[in-house]
Parts: sequence; C-alpha cells; structure tokens
Amino acid sequence: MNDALHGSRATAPAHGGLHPAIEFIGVDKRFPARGKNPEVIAARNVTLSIQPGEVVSLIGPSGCGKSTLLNMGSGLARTSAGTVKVNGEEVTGPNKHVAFMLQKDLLMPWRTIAQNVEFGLELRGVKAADRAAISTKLLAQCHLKGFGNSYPHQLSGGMRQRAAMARTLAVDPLVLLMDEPFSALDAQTKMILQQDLARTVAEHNKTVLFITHDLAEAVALSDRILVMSERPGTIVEEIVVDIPGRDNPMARRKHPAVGDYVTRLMDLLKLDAQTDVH
Ligand SMILES: Nc1ncnc2c1ncn2[C@@H]1O[C@H](COP(=O)(O)OP(=O)(O)OP(=O)(O)O)[C@@H](O)[C@H]1O
Repeated sequence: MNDALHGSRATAPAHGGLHPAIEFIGVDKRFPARGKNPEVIAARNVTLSIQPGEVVSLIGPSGCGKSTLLNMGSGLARTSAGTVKVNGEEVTGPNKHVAFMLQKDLLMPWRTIAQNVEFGLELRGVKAADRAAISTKLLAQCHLKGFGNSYPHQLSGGMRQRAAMARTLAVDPLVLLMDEPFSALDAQTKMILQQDLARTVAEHNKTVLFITHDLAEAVALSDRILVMSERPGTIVEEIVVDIPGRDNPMARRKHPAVGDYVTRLMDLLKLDAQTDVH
C-alpha cells in the first residue's frame, strides 16, 4: 500500500530515479491527405510526463487529438514525430505495460463475464486455476461477485463497465489509458464507478491517463489536469488539483474548492465564448 496515494497529494510524487510511467516527448501526429480529405494535424509538439501512481486527466475541445494521444500511448498508432515512452522504453507497438478502457465496454458477447475478464491472461498463457483466482478476486473488488457466469447481455450498462474495469486490471498493467470510460452512464452510476476506480487505482498504485469532457469528473479524480488547445492539439495548461482525498472522489466533490477549479477549466476551454456564437 502506498500511503502517498491516500489523502492529499498535489504534486507528482518524488520517484527516486525511476522512469516516468508514461511520457510523450515532442509528439506530433499527422494523418496524411486521402482522396479529397486534406491532411489532418491531430497533435502538435505534445510533451507530458506522468509519474508512477499519478492520475492525470486530459481535457480539451472535441477533435483536438485526445484519443489520438491515447492511441499512440497504447502503441496502436505511431507518432509522426517525437517519442512516447512507457516505463522508460520507447513504445513501438502494443505492449503489456499498458491497458485501455473505452466508453464502449467491448465485452465479447459469447464469453461469460469471468471469461471476458480472463481473456488477456489467457493470451499470456496463464494457467486456468490462476486465471480463475484472479478473475474471482477482481470481480469481487469491482462489486460483481456472483456474476462471473453471467453473459454481458444479462448485465446493466454500469455492471458491464465494472466488468470492463476488471478485465483492464486483470493483466496488471502499469498504465491505464481511459478514454471517457464513464460517459455513457447515468450520473449516479458514474459517481459510484468513479469511486470504485479511485479506490482501486490508489490501492494498486496504478498510473492513469484519463480523457473526459466532464470537468467535475476531472477535478474529482485527478492529481493533475492537462488542458489541450483546439486542433492541432497541444497542451496549453497544467492544473494541479490541490484538494484532499483523490482516493475518495465522492467526498472530494463536496469540497468548496471544486467549483473554482471547474470555473477555471471552463475559462481555459473558452466555453462562455462558444455559447455566444450560437
Ligand atoms: N485515422 C484517422 N484518419 C484521419 N483523421 C483522423 C483519424 N483519427 C482521428 N482523426 C482526426 O484527428 C483529429 C483528432 O481526433 P481525436 O479523436 O483524437 O479527437 P478527440 O479530442 O479525442 O475528440 P473527441 O473529444 O470528440 O472524442 C480529428 O480531426 C479526427 O477527425
């Protein structure tokens, strides 16, 4: 258990010579022109560094390149310039240190929940008994005890996202890349899953890069928030969330400073100016 993860921590932890968990160094991403579609510069000169155990949210206007950055972090897409490193090693393709969680749960409908959670372990050749022990533990932790033999269609949207979280954690990744994982859920289910995520991440000292459009969610969950500009997206501001209780977002949301952070983020995203246009 890492005590630094319980209670307040405004700044990145000292990491005693260890590498950042994930870093982007001068990263550009260009999608070349295709037919009548012109070239798109999705990201420009993005440099960021996330230390082990940190939770960092990435916010920015629609289409500014957030998902593109996550794809490069996971090794599913290559950079056009610059370097992405995970645990100090350059990312050149999908790698076992990184796991993805998306808005869509992507559970396989023909597999039970336990079989879905165990899928990544199966690919790595983990023995059946060990797989079962891991999925049983994670399903309990994600409040899905007793649902291992159910199929995805038998679960609610919130339960399916819990299963997706268990599947993401099963391979014990160093870095979790989360692309709006709760955006399709109702407000209350969302808060409960945020709470579970925050507790689990703190307990297992995971590093998270989290994309969201929900500014209060970013404040509730993060150590730091990175704000991106319009496309071609680059990081224009870094905000340290100096509110106690990153492992308890339900309590953190009630802190009087949350409103000020949300207001600052709205200003940075120029949301007021956008409503004037319509
Ligand atoms: N494979 C691709 N080929 C061409 N253009 C692409 C490709 N993938 C993304 N883009 C473009 O890159 C830009 C950034 O897209 P991206 O999905 O990263 O944005 P985003 O910030 O995640 O958006 P949103 O918040 O709406 O999800 C967009 O203009 C998008 O159309």
